[in-house]
Amino acid sequence: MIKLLTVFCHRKNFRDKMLHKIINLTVRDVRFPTSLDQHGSDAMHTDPDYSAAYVVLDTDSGLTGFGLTFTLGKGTEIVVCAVEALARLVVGKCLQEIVSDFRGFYRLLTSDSQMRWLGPEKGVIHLATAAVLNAVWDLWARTEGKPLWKLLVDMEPKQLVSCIDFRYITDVLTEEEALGQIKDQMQKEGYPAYTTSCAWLGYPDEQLKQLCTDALKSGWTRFKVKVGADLEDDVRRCRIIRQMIGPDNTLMIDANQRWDVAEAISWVSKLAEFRPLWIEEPTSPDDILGHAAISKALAPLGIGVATGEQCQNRVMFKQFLQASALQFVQIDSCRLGSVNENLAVLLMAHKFNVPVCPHAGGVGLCELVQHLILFDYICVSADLRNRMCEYVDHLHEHFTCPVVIQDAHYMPPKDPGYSCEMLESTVQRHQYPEGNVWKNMKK
Ligand SMILES: C[C@H](O)[C@@H](O)[C@@H](O)[C@H](O)C(=O)O
Ligand SMILES: [Mg+2]
Repeated sequence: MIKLLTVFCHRKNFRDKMLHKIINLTVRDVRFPTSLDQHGSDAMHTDPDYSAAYVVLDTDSGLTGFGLTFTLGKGTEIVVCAVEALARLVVGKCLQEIVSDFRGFYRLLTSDSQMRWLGPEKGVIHLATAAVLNAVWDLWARTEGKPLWKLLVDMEPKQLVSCIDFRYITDVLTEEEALGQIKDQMQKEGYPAYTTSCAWLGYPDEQLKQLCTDALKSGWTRFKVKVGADLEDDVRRCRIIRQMIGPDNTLMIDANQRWDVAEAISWVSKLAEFRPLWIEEPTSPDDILGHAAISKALAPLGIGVATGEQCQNRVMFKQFLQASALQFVQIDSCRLGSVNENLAVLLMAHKFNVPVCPHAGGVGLCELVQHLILFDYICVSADLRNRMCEYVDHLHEHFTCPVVIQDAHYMPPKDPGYSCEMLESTVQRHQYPEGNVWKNMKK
C-alpha cells in the first residue's frame, strides 16, 4: 500500500512538473575572443570568435532550461533576432503540451507559414530553431532528473520516433521502419573521441608539435589537421603529424569547403601518402553530387569523405546518403533542428550503414553532441568501428557541467539536462558588446 502510494505521489509530482509553463524566453549574444590566438582557424574561417546565441527558458515552477546555437562572432546578433521572432511560439506553452506532440511543436517552429520563408529549415532561422529546441530538450531532461542521453535511452521507441518530423524523408525512412531500428538498451561505456586541438590552420609548426606531443602523452590516438590554404604547407604539416603519431594512429584532414570538385580530388590525392581516413568538407556543403564525385575518385586511395557541420537539414543528409556522397556523417547539435532532427539523421545513417562521427568543438558543441552519440551507440548503431566523436579543448570551463574526457573517451554525463548551461559570470563577462571582455576591445 505504502509502495503504491509512493508510486502514485511520484507520478503526480512528475505530472505536475511536466505541467510547468514556460513563462519567459531570454536570448543573449555571448562571444569569446578565440581569434586572438587563432584557435578554431581553418582555410575558410581564418579568425573565428567562438560564440553562441544563448537561450534561457524560465518556467512558473522555477525550473529553467538552457540552450544554445554556435556561431563565429559577427552576425550572432542576427541569430538572436531570429530566436526572438520564435519566442512567441514557445512562451505560454507548458512542457507537457510540447512533448506530448513534439513532432507538431517542431513543425510549428519550422513551418510557421510566414517565417518559413526565411528558411525553410536552413540558415539563420534554423540555427535559431536549434537554440530554442535545445533549451526545450534541456528543460525536459532536467524535469525528469536525467542527463539528456538517458532520457532518450529510457524513452519508449514509439515516443522517441514521435519527436521526429518525417516530412520529406519517408522515401528512405518511415516511422514504422524507424521503430524497428531502435535497439534495446546496451551497457554504456566511454565513447571514443578524436582531437582537433593540435592543428588549427593558424598554429605555427612549433605549437603544432608541442600540442601533438602533449596529446599523445594524454592518450589521444586520432588527430585531425586543417588543410586547404596552401598545398606545400599541408604536405609539411601532415608529414610532421604523421611522423609524430606513427603509422598506426588515425589522421583526418579538414578543408572547410575550400575547393572546387576537381581541385579537391587532385589536392587530396597529393596528401594520400599520409593516409588520412577522411577528407572533411572538401567543397561546398550544398554540392551533393560534387561530394559523390570526390568520394568516388578518392575511394581507391582509401580516403573517405566526411561532411555535415554545415549540412542544412535532414533532407540534405538524406540525399548525401542516397548518392553515396559521404562515408562519414557528421551531425551537429546546433546546426540541425536540435535532437528531433538529429534523431532522423542518426536513423537514416544507420539504414545506409554509414558511421556517424559528430562535429563538435566550437563553444558547447562537445557538451551537447556527446548525448546524441551515446544514444546512437546504445540504441541505434551498437557499433564503434570507424566511429568517434570530435573533441576540441576550448571553453569547457565556462559550462556548469563540462564534458569529462578520460583517456581520449567521452565519459557519459551524469547531471540532469543537455549540458548547455553556462556560468552566469561567463555570460555576463562575454556578452557582446557590453560584457567586460568586449568593452575595452577594439573589434
Ligand atoms: C571555424 C571552426 O573552428 C571550424 O574550423 C571547425 O568547426 C571545424 O570545421 C571542425 O571540424 O572542428
Ligand atoms: Mg570541420
